[in-house]
Amino acid sequence: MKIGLYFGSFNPVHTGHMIIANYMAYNTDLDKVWLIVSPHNPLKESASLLNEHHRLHLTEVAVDGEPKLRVSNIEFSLPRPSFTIDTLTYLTEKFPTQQFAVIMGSDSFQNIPRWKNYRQLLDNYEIYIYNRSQHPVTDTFGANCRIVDAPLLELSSSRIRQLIKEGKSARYMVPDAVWKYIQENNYYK
Ligand SMILES: Nc1ncnc2c1ncn2[C@@H]1O[C@H](COP(=O)(O)OP(=O)(O)OP(=O)(O)O)[C@@H](O)[C@H]1O
Ligand SMILES: O=C(O)c1ccc[n+]([C@@H]2O[C@H](COP(=O)([O-])O)[C@@H](O)[C@H]2O)c1
Repeated sequence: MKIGLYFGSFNPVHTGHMIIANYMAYNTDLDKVWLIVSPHNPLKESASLLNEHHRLHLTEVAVDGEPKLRVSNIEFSLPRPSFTIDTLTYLTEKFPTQQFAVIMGSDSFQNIPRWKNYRQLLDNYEIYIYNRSQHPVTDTFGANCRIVDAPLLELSSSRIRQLIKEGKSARYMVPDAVWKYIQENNYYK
């Protein structure tokens, strides 16, 4: 089975993420997509992060009932910050019969030379890149990659956090059940 891994802080997961995950699952040769909730992205500040268990739960609520999508907390038990190559190495050892690929936006991909052991990552794992506006893929760094033309929403978790902080509605920017859960628990206020 070929599994696409979609890494993120998911702080919170939003509809833009869900469109990508589902599109990749149904429009490529990937059999499944796992959303890997990263406790701490090495290139991001951790101050604004909602507790990782809450972020995990919100992401589980988002994929609920979708057979091709799964959420993983595998990085919760690995050293912090969460380096993607370490997670890939761990997963490959743990599930030797599965084939893992990485899903990422063209913005993240252009930053890949800043990632830990990025050569090892690109030499061993296929990358599924979706185009994000203003970030065309200008260099593939010798990666085994394919570019997928997925539908995009101009949304970000930071924008959603900001709206909630200002007391404004971010309804429809996240799946309905996620919005309900955020409100019930007063997250990001
Ligand atoms: N609207 C979007 N459409 C497609 N991909 C997205 C979108 N927003 C983020 N991504 C990508 O999803 C992955 C996980 O994103 P992440 O959890 O960091 O969310 P984010 O919205 O970029 O967060 P923040 O605004 O807090 O930086 C990253 O590869 C990121 O580039
Ligand atoms: O491994 C690295 O060096 C590395 C550097 C930056 C980001 N990542 C991972 O990439 C995922 C998405 O990151 P970003 O910056 O696109 O939001 C997140 O899960 C991070 O842990 C990984």
